[in-house]
Amino acid sequence: MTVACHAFYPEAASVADADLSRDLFFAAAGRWLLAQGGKAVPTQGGSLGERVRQALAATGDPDAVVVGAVPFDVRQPAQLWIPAHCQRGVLDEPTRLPFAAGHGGEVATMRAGTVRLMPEPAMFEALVQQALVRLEQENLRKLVLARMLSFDLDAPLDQAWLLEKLLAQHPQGHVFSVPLDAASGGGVLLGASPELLVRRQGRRITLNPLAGSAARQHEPAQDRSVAEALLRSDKDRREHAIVIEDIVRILQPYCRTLTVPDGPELLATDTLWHLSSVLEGELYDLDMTSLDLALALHPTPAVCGWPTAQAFAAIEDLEPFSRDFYAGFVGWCAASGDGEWAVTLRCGVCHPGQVRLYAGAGVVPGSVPAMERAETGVKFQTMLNGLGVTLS
Ligand SMILES: C=C(O[C@H]1C=CC=C(C(=O)O)[C@@H]1O)C(=O)O
Repeated sequence: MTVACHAFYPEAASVADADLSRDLFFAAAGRWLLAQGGKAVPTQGGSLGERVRQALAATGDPDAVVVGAVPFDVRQPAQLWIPAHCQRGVLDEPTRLPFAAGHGGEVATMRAGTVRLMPEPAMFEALVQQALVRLEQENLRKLVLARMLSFDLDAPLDQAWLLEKLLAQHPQGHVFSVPLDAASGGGVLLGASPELLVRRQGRRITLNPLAGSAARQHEPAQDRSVAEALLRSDKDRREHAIVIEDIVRILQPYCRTLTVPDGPELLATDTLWHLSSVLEGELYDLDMTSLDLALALHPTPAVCGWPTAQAFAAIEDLEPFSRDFYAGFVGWCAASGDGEWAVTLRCGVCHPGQVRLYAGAGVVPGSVPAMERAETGVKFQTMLNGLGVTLS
């Protein structure tokens, strides 16, 4: 069977037709993409990059696109497919919401007594302490540790409604909804990530790595002073510099030019300030697709640590759960090689009556366990705010 994917589908009815249990939605930089139907990229036979290349070539369609999500551990199966139809559009101000259909109006609430944290807060702090010891003993410069929060809902979650809220709350973010097949545990991966792993437009590439965080404050003067303290913080600047150094080392062989800012700037989400750097480059080779670049860069020290292999092994030892798609990457890549991938952060996997959220924090010498725990708590808030759920 050949699948035709059209980069733009003007005759399509509306995004209101979207079935988020089956379709992928991805919005970034003021534009959205809805991918419907299609065929999965085989999960076996050659590297992921090769399998995607072959699957795109087999369509014979120069406008074909691959969409989906790649897990943190790339040895696990990715959820990538070549959609039969793609619609694209611009997020309109002030509504910005592409889903024309109203939701049922029923908002699910959390069922009392069902909140599970893995690990529990005290245990997470103990793990950060262990990470600090490993940094010293194993000559690691950074290790990112995460935790998971799950809870039951008293009614099925309206995913379109949640997506609309995430879009409204994160106009600068990468908002996504990716259905996961049974082999990946089912459910829908939903989130609003502030971090661009890589965007490719022709030879031009753009990255926006983030590392170093501080919680936003309600009072504006206090909020500003927290942001300024973050910008000056030695611990956070070190945490950020490790990410930039490694990304530059990986990109240099592929880039004719690469512009790296002298130091980080501030980026604000609804709940956090981050240290942020925008890197721009020009590729030597147009054969290097956005997916090839994402695979070469992943996992950056923003989600794993450094040196990468040791940090990855330490995460496997210390974290009491599998990250699955959290801290992987999500987005799309066209047959031309252009595309955009966001780091899968501030996200969760939603099942009809159950939600699982993930959040992590970078540990470097000087990190304080209680502060790293608090930081992950604030990172959960992106999805909790979207869901309208308050944890007591
Ligand atoms: C690992 C996460 O955030 C990364 C991105 C921004 C700031 C981070 C930090 O300050 O630790 C993390 O590197 C997460 O949100 O789960």
